[in-house]
Amino acid sequence: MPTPRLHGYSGLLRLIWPFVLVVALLALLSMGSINVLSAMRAYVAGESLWSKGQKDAIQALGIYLDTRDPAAYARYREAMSVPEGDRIARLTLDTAKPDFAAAERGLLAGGNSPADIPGMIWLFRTFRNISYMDRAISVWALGDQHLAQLDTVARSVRSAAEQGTLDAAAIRRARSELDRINNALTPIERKFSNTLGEASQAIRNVLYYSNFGAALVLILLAVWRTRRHMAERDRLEGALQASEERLQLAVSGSHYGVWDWDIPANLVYLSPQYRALFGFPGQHDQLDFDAVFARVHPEDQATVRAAMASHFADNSVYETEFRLRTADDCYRWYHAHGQASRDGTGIPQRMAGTFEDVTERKRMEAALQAEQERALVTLASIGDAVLTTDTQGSISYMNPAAEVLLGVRHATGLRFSTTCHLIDEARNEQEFDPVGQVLAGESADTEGRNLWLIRKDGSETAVRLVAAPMHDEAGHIAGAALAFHDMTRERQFVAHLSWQASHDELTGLVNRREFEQRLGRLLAERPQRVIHHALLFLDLDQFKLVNDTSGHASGDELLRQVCSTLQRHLRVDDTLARLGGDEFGVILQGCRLEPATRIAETLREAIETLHFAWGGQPFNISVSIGLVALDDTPYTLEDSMRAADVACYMAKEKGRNRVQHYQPGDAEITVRYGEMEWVQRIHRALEEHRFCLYAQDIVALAEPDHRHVELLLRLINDDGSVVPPSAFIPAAERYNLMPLLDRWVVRTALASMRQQPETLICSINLSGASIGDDAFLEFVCTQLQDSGVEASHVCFEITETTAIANLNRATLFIHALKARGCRFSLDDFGAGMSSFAYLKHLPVDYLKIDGAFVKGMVNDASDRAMVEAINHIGHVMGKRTIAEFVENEAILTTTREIGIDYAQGYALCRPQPFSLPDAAATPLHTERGKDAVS
Ligand SMILES: Nc1nc2c(ncn2[C@@H]2O[C@H](COP(=O)(O)OP(=O)(O)OP(=O)(O)O)[C@@H](O)[C@H]2O)c(=O)[nH]1
Repeated sequence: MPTPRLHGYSGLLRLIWPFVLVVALLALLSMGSINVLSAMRAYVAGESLWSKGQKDAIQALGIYLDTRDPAAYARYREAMSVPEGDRIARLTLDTAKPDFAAAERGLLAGGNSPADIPGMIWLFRTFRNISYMDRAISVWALGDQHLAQLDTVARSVRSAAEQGTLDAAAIRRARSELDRINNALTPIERKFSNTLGEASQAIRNVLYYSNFGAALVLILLAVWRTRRHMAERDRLEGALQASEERLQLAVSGSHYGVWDWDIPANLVYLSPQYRALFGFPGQHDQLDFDAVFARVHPEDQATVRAAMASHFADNSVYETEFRLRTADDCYRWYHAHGQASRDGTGIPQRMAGTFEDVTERKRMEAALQAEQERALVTLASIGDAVLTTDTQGSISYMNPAAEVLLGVRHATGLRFSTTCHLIDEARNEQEFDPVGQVLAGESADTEGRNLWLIRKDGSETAVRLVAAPMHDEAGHIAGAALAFHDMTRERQFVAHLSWQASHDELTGLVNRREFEQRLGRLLAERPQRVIHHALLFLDLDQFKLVNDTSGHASGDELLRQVCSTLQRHLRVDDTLARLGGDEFGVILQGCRLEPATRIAETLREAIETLHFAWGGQPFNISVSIGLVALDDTPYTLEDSMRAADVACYMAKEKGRNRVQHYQPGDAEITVRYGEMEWVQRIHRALEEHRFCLYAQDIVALAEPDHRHVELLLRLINDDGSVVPPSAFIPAAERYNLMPLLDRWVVRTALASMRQQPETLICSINLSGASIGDDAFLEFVCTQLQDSGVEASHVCFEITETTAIANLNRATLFIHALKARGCRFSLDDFGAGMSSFAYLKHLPVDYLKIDGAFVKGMVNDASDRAMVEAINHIGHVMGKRTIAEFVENEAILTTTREIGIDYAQGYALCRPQPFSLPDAAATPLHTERGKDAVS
């Protein structure tokens, strides 16, 4: 990589530059020294030549003195040219602006080697004024005057010779002069030479010390640099090691693994813990890349390759997730990052990065996704509309129900407020903005709020809205969630309920409750204004017949037809209601008695002429109507209704299909009125548990130990007084309450018998209505079984007239219960016209002789004869006889005389309480079966 290389050169340069500098300086010094020494040597050589020239010149001049040989003089001149050249050169170089060519020529003339001349000039110029050089040149300059004297001697000798004036004295003087000059020059030469020697020595010393110093500097520098370098290396190695340790710690302490792929070699490094996880041996060896890649899940290999290819192609971020097979052969998820490095041509050479074990995160993501899918599927499948918005109030999600409810599709991104309007029912129809409210942080509508949703097309729907904020991880509001419940059905249901509360479902007429409310309102108006109204109570005649013959559906249809027939003949202001079953009520508002009677008659006729047929079978339909004029008589609501009911009952009694006007003074009506009052009292007494049983002994005249009682029903008044059955039984019979009372009696009697300490036979009276009822027979059997009372201790009493009136059913009833062990007693026997004729059909155990005969038999022979006959025939037929109403001793005596088996009456025993009021009875309302009289 270029950057690190540059970094390496500069580092190297930084490292060695002091050495280079010192060596360069040393080299320069050496070069300088060599040059100086070389120049010095040249000067030494020059000095030698100079000395030789001077000596040769003196010698040649001496010869010339001897020989006057011009050749010797020429040799003199030649010898003198050497010191002369040197002198010229020195003088030239000593000027401020020397003529180097002249100096060079001079030095050449001085016999110096041309190669040395530049060095000699440089030395002269450089060191001219420096100690040794200065001294040497000064010494050299001293020779000039001697040489000049020599030349003067030579010239004068030459001239004298040429003129022939050179005599011996002149020669002697010349020789003496030459000796003097020679003697004067010799020390100068020595001194010059010594000075140069000293200079060489000095330079050598300088070189020696400078080289030594440089070597020392180099060594110190090397030591210093090396120490610094080593310290730096130690520091870097320490830092690297610390960094590596940190990395290793970080890597081993995290889920991260490190990978480093040498692409050309196809080898990969994996951090140790992952090597172990994948089951690769060793700690630091590089692994075959393909062997590692083979551990990538086959389904993920293409993804990984594609991510690498993309990274190699455009250097995009390499980041991918894949599964890797671990040593224990299970796959774990990893998230990998990486970066490739390339060569100069851009070809990836190496790729390194990290990978992180994200299995847990993936598992959580999968769980979250599953959860989200579940939530989405749930949201998609629920009927309520759910939508969410972002913080700007734009819709981010809607379930299908929301799309349907709001009437918009693909509304994601739209502002919620543009999709519909919400009107608050409770707040004066104000527009309501749940999203704004939630986003503003106002309290959420978690309870729900009733609103009208108005769609863009103007249609509206009643909804209940729950709005709540959604929060992000930091707890800030991240949006709003709205859940709408379409209230249409609820509203319809509520409307229907409220309609149902006041209407009859079958006919659509108002029901009894609503009818009574309307009637109550009319009656309440009376003190202020006397307006005449009329109340009609209609009860279809023999309606049961239609039900029984053609089924309930036919009865229903008839009721509907009756309803529409009646409605046709009534005014809008009038109220027609179905009061229950086949009973209807009419309020004729502002209608006096006469027109009311006419209208009632019209209604009766309309029903009479109603041609109702079911399944091809025609029915004669008629109605009985009770009419009450609501004038100034101060009737209460209850009075009015009861009066109409009673009048209707009278109409029935008088042969049905008629209108009966209620007149308060009418005796017959007064009786009925009383009976109807009893109906209420009986119901109340049952509800308030105010019935109880008394027991009167039926004494076995021949077997005093045998105990037999008759259970008698009593009603306890509010004031605690006891009411005998004669007071309420007629009403109960007339209004079909007997089955209800009989059930109470049977249940209470059996419960009380179970609690009796002694064994006794109990006679229980049953009404004709109960005997004719299959359900009652079933009830008795269940009660017998549940009570655990011995059936042979139970004796049912039915009156002879009841039995005969419904002989077949009575016979079946008696047989069924006798088969279970019960006994039967035929009450009031003898009262019927043909009692004996029926007796053989009735498998009873006891004959209870009608009390009227018993009471009269003491004084009336026919009564006695009747009693005797019954007793006799009873015995003949294997039945036991009972005399009731044995009120005194005379009757008792006669009873004994006749041979009657049992006697019952005040002479023997008065009725005694047998059960506490309703002590053992289950609350009756749970037992009110279909026989309950409403
Ligand atoms: N189909 C049908 N029958 C009903 C409905 N409600 C009550 N009933 C029957 O209506 C009959 C009412 O009979 P009653 O009024 O007691 O007797 P009836 O046969 O009309 O005889 P009278 O009233 O004495 O002339 C009973 O059999 C009830 O079961 C109803 O909604 N639909």
